Order: sequence, then C-alpha cells, then structure tokens
Amino acid sequence: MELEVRRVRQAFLSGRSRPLRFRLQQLEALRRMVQEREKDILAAIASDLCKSEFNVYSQEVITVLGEIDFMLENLPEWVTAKPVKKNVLTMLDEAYIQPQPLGVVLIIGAWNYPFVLTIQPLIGAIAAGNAVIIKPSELSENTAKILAKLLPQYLDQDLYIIINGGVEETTELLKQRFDHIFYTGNTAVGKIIMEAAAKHLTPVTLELGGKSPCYIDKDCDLDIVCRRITWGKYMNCGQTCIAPDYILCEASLQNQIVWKIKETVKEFYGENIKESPDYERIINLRHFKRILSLLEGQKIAFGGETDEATRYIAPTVLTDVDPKTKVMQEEIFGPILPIVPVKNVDEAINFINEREKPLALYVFSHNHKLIKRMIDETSSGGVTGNDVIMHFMLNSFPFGGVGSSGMGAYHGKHSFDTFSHQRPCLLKSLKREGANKLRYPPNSQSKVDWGKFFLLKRFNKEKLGLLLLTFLGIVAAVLVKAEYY
Ligand SMILES: NC(=O)c1ccc[n+]([C@@H]2O[C@H](COP(=O)([O-])OP(=O)(O)OC[C@H]3O[C@@H](n4cnc5c(N)ncnc54)[C@H](O)[C@@H]3O)[C@@H](O)[C@H]2O)c1
Ligand SMILES: CCCCCCC=O
Repeated sequence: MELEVRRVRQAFLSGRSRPLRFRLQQLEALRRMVQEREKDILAAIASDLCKSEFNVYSQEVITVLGEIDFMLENLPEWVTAKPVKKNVLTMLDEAYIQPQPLGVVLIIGAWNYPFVLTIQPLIGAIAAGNAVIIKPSELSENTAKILAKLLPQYLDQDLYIIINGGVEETTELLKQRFDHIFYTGNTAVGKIIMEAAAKHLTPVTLELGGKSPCYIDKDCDLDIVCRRITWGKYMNCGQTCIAPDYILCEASLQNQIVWKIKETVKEFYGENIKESPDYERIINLRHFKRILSLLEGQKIAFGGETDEATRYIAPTVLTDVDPKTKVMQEEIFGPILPIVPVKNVDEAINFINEREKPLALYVFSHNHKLIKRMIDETSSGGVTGNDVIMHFMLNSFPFGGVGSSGMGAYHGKHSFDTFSHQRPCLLKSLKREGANKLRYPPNSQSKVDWGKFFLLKRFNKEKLGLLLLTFLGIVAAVLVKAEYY
C-alpha cells in the first residue's frame, strides 16, 4: 500500500493533474468509458444487486453522465482565480482566490449504488486536479472488479488507481497519509475513518446514513403521497441512504396509508413481486438476517414474506410501532416501513429532534407553512417537501449529512469545492513603502488612530481635520502647478 500511495503522490507532484486541459481530457475519457463499456458496467451492477439494467441505468449511470457533462461545462469558470474585494491596506495590490487541488485523495465507496457513489466523487476529485486512490466496496464485488478493469484503460494509470479489498486492505490503506478522505458508508465505520485520518490531520468528508423520517400531514392527497413514498422506500429493496426510514403520522391515517401503499406495491411490482424485474434483493446474508431481526415482535400490516435462498424480503409495512423497539433504534436499510403514530406536528418535531440528525427529512402536506415550520424547527442533511429522494438529483444542491449523518458535501460545484483548497493570494509591490510605516514598530497612539481611521472608518475630529488639511494641501498644489504651466 505504502508503495502504491507513494507512486500516486509522485504522479501528483509531477504536476500533470493540474492543467485544465488535462482535467477535461480525463473527464472526457471517463465519459467515454461509461459510454463504450456501458454493457459491462450495467451487467456488473445488475448482478451485484439483482437489479434490472434499466434501473441500473436510470439510478446510477444517468447521474454519472450528467455530473461529467456538468463538470465539463463549468470547470473552465470554476478553476479561474476570483478577484476579491479589497480594503484600504490592499487597495493597490492584486488579491484573488485561486482554487488548488488538495493532493492525493482517498475515495472509499459503498455497495448500495456502487457505481455512482464511487464515480461521482471521483469526478469531483479529477475536476479539482487531484490524484486519486479509489477503494470500492468489497460487497458489490462485480462492480469493484469491472472498475478495476476499466478505469486503467481510460484514465491516467499513475494518477488514478483502484485498490480492491475488504476491511483488512482498507485498514492498511488508512495508515497512509492522504490529503483528503472521502468515505461513503455507515456511521460506525465513519468514526474509524475519522480516527485514522486524525493521525495525519487529514480532512474528511463522511457521507453516512441514519433514520430519515417522513411526516405525513392529515390533509394530504394520500394516493400521491403513498405512491411517492412507495417508490423511494422500496427502490433498491430499501437499500438507499436517503430512503424514508419510517413514517410519522396521526394514528387515524395508518390504515389508509397501509392500504394505499399496498395498492401501489401491486401497481409497481405486480401480484408476484418476486418475479418483478424492478424489485431487488438484499446484498448479502448478514444484512438479510439483520433486517429480519428488526421484524421481531412487530405488527406486520402487510408484506413480511422472505426467502433466505434468494435474500428476498417483500415490501413490508409495520403499524403502531413502539419507538423503543429495535426497528426504531437503527437505520433499517431494507424494505421495511414502520409507522409510528404521533398526535400532531409538534410531537413529530419533538420526535425528530430527540434523535440523531438524519440524512434526509420528508414532509408531506398541502400546507406550505407547515412544511416551512418543519424545516425551521428540525435539522437534517437535506429535505424534500412532498416527495422523497429527489433532492439527491439536483446537482446544484450540496449533498451530505449533518451531525451523525455525516460531514461535508458533494455534487457539482460542491464536489469541486470539497476537493479544492481555496487559496487566498495577495500580491503586493515592493514600492510604496511609505504607506507601510503605519504597521512597523515603534507603535504609537497616533498610529493606532490612523489604523482605526483607515480600517474601521472610525475617526476623531483631530484626524479628520488633519486629513482635510492634507486634502486641501493636495488641491492647492495641483492648482498652483496648473497656474504655473
Ligand atoms: N450518505 C450517503 O451518501 C450514503 C450512501 C450510501 C450508503 N450510505 C450509508 O452506508 C451504510 C451502508 O453501507 P455499508 O456501511 O454497509 O457499506 P460498506 O460495508 O460497503 O462499507 C463502506 C466502505 O467501508 C469499508 N469498511 C467497512 N468496514 C470497515 C472497517 N472496519 N474499517 C475500514 N473500512 C471499512 C468497506 O470496505 C467499504 O469500502 C448505510 O448506513 C447507508 O445509509 C450513505
Ligand atoms: C436514485 C439514486 C439514489 C442514490 C442515493 C444514494 C444513497 O444511497
């Protein structure tokens, strides 16, 4: 590992990754890879998650291609130094912010959307001019393998390398010094990453998870609400970081919600869900068993069928869920949707605020003020009102968590910023030394007063008089000069 990281650092130090032209070329090569090898990529992801290739394309590939196009279009402007507002002391100088690459970046991907969650940060890191070590999740092994095969065929082989492996390899990798670590995965491992990074004072972006609540107000169009929730909850078999984890609503709404979700499930996946090409499977047996254990002691309103051999868990809804039970203690990350009855919106807000800050929050209501109130009085990584998941799709939004759901953000310009150092550059002249006397020792009350005058715009009468006199002197000199000539 040490040798590999050193090789990537050498490549970064060569300066090759920095020119705009090179970054654009690499991004174009990445786009070519996705387009030319689309079939192989789709097949790998599809087999990892038992997913249809249509779904792989629309959930992962589209986002990656859109992100590359967005970068190619905007990068020339983003890399340009931006002049900043100056003060009296820097009035005649050149002052600008120059975004610069951080150096060697480690990207650790997750398995649930193994392509987009690994490649989207990579796009940002390349755009910002970094060298990158990519560690895909070992759980989505086919995607990990295809990435290891394809990336070196299209990208610079010294600047961007892929290291595959499990916990052991990642642990070893984390001993090395990086200039940034970008991790996507669970909160417990997030802490391990941060601890390892702290040893080298390496900054981290942690894209973590949590229990994303979904509040349904009483006067809602429940047909639409339930269709949107069903889509976001059961997509990828519930293995989506921003899936609605549980519903909060008044007890009287529960039966209608259950009925409408059940109807929508039939509409989306047919009578025989197992046969539906749009319904995925749980990634492995460990997660399958973990999710099953969340059902113990719960009232299953519908669903609940499972098949260990194929790791199938049916879309399931639980009603009257006690917040103290296991299903409400950890992120579900599977197709189980608990409904927790609350008396009203106040109780829902308290419920959310008593728990860790979630990655996403969803509020359904016709009442715009209520949605705004929920946003004002709670905290979460992101919010979508009257829908789910959709804030992920807008790359002008920063995507990331807050508190235990993560730190830092990416997508579009936010990725570029995450992987850049905003370097302030002040270029002065070696002339005009007279003006600097004010800051050189020995200091005095008069210098402090001038400092106050120039920097804080606070002046006493005496200074104002002096300044007026100086000004009049300059005007007189100019007039005399004009008369003379
Ligand atoms: N915020 C987001 O964008 C986002 C996206 C996807 C998933 N998630 C969250 O990720 C979680 C599911 O993913 P996961 O954690 O099962 O993914 P995972 O098991 O694939 O782990 C992610 C990465 O961490 C590495 N890893 C695992 N254990 C490690 C250890 N002990 N030391 C060092 N590295 C280790 C893995 O090798 C992998 O590359 C959920 O909580 C979900 O909400 C968040
Ligand atoms: C439709 C794509 C959603 C991706 C969400 C990322 C977290 O798991």
